[in-house]
Amino acid sequence: MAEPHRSGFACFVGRPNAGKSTLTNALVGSKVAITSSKPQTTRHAIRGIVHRDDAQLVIIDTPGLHRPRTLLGERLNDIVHSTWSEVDVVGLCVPANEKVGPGDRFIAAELKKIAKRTPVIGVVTKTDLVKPEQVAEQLLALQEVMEFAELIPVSAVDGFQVGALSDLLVRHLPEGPQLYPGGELTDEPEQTLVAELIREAALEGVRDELPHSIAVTVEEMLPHEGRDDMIDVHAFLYVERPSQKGIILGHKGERLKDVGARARQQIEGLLGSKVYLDLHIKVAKEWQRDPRQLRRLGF
Ligand SMILES: Nc1nc2c(ncn2[C@@H]2O[C@H](COP(=O)(O)OP(=O)(O)OP(=O)(O)O)[C@@H](O)[C@H]2O)c(=O)[nH]1
Repeated sequence: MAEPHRSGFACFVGRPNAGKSTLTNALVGSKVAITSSKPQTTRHAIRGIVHRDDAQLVIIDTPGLHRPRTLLGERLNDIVHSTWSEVDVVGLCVPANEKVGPGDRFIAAELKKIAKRTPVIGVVTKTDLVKPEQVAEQLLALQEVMEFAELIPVSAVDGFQVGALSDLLVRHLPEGPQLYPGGELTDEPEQTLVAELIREAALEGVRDELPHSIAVTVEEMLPHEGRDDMIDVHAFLYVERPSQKGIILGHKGERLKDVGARARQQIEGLLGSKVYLDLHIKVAKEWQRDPRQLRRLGF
C-alpha cells in the first residue's frame, strides 16, 4: 500500500552562521529567495517549500533567538516560541566545525520547553569541513545538550544526507494534502511586480523626460531582522545618464524620497505586510543596448 501523503511545517534554528539558509536551499533543491506569501495556518514567512511525490514540507523562517536583556528581546523570544509551537518539527543546527557552546545550550534550553509537543531534530551541519571522527564527536556533544527525536549529520555543500534529512523531517509531518499547488510559490512574479510598482512610482510626473530610460531590479526580499511583520525590499533603479539620476533624485533627494514612499505604500498593499524599501539609483550606461545588462534587468 502506498504511504499516505504528508504535509506540514518545519523550521531550523541555531546560532548565526550555523548553515540554516544554505541547508534550506539544499533541501528545496534550487535557490529560493524568501517569499512573503503566508500560509493560512501560520503568520510566518516561508523560506522554501520541498515538493515531493509523497509530501510537501514548508520551511518557515524564524527570527533569531536572543538572550532577553530587554523587553524587546523578550517579545522577540515570544515570537520565536510561538513559531516553534506552530510547526510540526524543528531542526536545531550546529556546525560540525565549531564547538557546541553556550549559544547552542541556550537555544536548546528554550527548545526543551516545546520539545514535548514538537519533535526536535539535532542537525550537525557542514560535515564536509571536518574529518568523520569529528562529526561523530560532534554528534555525541550535541546529544548532551538535550534529548532529540533524531540526530543527523549533513552537508549542504556536498549534499551529504540532505535527502535523508528530508525523509526525517517528512516522517514527522501529519498526513495531509498539498498546502500549495506545486510550483506556485516561486517568488519571481512577486519580485517582478514589486519592481514594476517602483518603476511606476519613479515615472510619475516625469514620464516625458525619461520615457524608457529607467529599469528597476529587486535584488532581494527578506524578512526584516527580528520582526515577522516586515519585509525588507532591496532594489536598484537604473538610469542611463547622470543627468537622469538628477531628475529622479530631485532637489536634495526629495523626489526620490517621494518615489520611495509611494512605491512602499503600493508594495505594502501587494504583499500585505509592512515594508522597508531600500532603493538605490545606479547609472547603467546604454543599458538598453547591452544584452547582458538587459537580461540582468529582467528584459
Ligand atoms: N563548507 C560548508 N559551508 C557551509 C555549509 N552550509 C553553510 N555553509 C557556509 O556557512 C555560512 C553560513 O551559512 P548560512 O546558511 O548563511 O547560515 P545561517 O544559519 O542561515 O546564518 P544566519 O542567517 O546568520 O542565521 C555561509 O558562508 C555558508 O556558505 C556546508 O554544508 N558546508
